[in-house]
Amino acid sequence: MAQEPIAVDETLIEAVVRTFYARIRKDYMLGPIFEEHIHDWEPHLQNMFAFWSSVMLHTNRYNGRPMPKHVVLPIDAAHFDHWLEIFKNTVEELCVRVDAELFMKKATQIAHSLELGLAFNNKVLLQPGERYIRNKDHAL
Ligand code: HEM
Repeated sequence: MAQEPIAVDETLIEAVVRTFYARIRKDYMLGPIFEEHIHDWEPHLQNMFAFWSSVMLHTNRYNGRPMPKHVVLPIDAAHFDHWLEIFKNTVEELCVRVDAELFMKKATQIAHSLELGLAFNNKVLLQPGERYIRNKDHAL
């Protein structure tokens, strides 16, 4: 029988965020980048609850600016793909399918816009469908 959708709420968002960042912190590729920038994790997690609450529930609880925080990081398409893979595994484990799909749709859109901004900040104007890959034909 098909799974029934359940409404996303703050409790589910908190579980997704806590599980996701626990995995990120242990990840070989992304863990060191986060640990270098985040020294006190609880405020970051609280900020991420507010962010996902605003994205998924339109609560306006988040009023930060993610772009400047990301354009300075040593990341490219491979990091975004890996971030999305860990996020996908997390939401597929914790949410019913429709909710997992909605989380993924939003995460994929935001990751894409962060990648465009990151490329632009590194003087690369990505064409539609093009990915930002460092050390290929783009300068670091
Ligand atoms: C390669 C992928 C990513 C890496 C390595 C990364 C890394 C980071 C780091 C290190 C911070 C903390 C920055 C600081 O406080 O100095 C941060 C903040 C944040 N990230 Fe990411 N991130 C990635 C992708 C994403 C994606 C895909 C999203 C959204 C779907 C996202 C949303 C945010 C938000 C909302 C903040 C908080 C910004 C603020 O209000 O200060 N990140 N990220």
